[in-house]
Amino acid sequence: MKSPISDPRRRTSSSGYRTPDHRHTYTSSYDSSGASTNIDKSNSSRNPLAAAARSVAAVFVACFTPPDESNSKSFVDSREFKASSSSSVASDSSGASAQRRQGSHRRLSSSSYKLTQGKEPRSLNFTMEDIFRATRNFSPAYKVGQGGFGTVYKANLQDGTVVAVKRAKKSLYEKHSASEFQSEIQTLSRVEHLNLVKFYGYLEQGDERILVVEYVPNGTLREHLDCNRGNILDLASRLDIAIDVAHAITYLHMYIDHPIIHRDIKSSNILITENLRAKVADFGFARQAPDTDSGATHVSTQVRGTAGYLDPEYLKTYQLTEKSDVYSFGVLLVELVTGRRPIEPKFELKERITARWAMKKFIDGNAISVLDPKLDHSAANNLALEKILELALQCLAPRRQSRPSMKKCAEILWTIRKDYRELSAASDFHSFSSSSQKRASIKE
Ligand SMILES: Nc1ncnc2c1ncn2[C@@H]1O[C@H](COP(=O)(O)OP(=O)(O)OP(=O)(O)O)[C@@H](O)[C@H]1O
Repeated sequence: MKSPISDPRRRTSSSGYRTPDHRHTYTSSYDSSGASTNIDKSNSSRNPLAAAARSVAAVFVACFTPPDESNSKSFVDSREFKASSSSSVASDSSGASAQRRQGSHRRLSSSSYKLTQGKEPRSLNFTMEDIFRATRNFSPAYKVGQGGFGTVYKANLQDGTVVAVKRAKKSLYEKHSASEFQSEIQTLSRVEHLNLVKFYGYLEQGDERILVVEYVPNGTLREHLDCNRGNILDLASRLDIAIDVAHAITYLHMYIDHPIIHRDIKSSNILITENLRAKVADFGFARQAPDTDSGATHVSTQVRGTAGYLDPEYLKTYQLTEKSDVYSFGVLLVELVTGRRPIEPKFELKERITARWAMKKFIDGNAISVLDPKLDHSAANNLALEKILELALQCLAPRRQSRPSMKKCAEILWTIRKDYRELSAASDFHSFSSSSQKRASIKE
């Protein structure tokens, strides 16, 4: 049977390749215009109604959260594609459009910007002096990461807030990243959600481009799956993380004015808190979703994202919709249950594209064989694995119309988690009572 997952390697001839460590270094032969349709919200950034609008948004988010909610960067061969086309909005009257319109009534109708809540820095605009002081002159001792964008430092602001300072590589900024930096600022300043990295401010001065965001202390999801952070991430935590990510993306797609498509959902962009909950980061590729109210169903734009996570339909047609994030989320689900990277070049050919390999096993009735070997085959794990792969299969549908919305994904995951908890509790009870019985019979 032909796998529904297409092979990202085959796409390389028509798109640019970039290694993850040199995210901004390559522009493909398609990148002729470099045209950008980044979100333009500059006029509304000081809107006095912002605080009220954001509070309403927070209520929506709270309503969306289920009642039982508690509250590494090393792709072996991960490469990014970058090709371009015109930045136009096209229209049709497909089912996808209708579906998005259904959701659009829940969107807020105010441009909303709010940057202060709780213990947060006073100012959106930082000075170079603030940044130097906070990072001790970009001391290597404060460095916590290095990505395609630049170097990331843990820093202390004067008011005691611990933040992450992301300093763009100068050479990259000059060449390719101007619009990416602007896009990240504009997106970050519009969003506020428990499962998104919080934006504190930025600095643009001379050739310095700096972002100040919430510091998330426990590494990336990829690092946890690789066990680079100590303990093995159990399936319960993986399910919580999947739900957190689903909430974050649902919020971006549905609960803000001018919905946003993230375009780079991947395990190294999911930051993990001390309580093993997830925060989605890195909005460098994010862009505004099509305006469904005016009948648009997709945005035609250059392809951006990371190999292995890229929606094949977007790659082929340059038509971007929220469903491209759903596809990437499907890849992430497979990654969560198998522990493998989306592309594993060292494995034999039929196992190299993880999602394709796992989906084939699932369709053949052998889902259990793809479970991350670090996890045990308990009844609860096995059942959750099957259910998660079933959802992943839907997310990875070749045609975007067949993929569920992110909201639907979250709802399905809630059910999977509920069943998982019940089955785990029942098994715990069973093993407790049988060991008690054994002890009792030994005494007799
Ligand atoms: N807000 C943050 N809090 C704590 N650590 C962070 C934060 N943001 C990034 N990091 C760390 O810095 C590393 C690099 O992050 P960055 O976002 O620059 O790049 P990336 O997303 O890993 O790579 P790319 O930009 O190529 O996708 C991350 O892998 C993570 O370990």
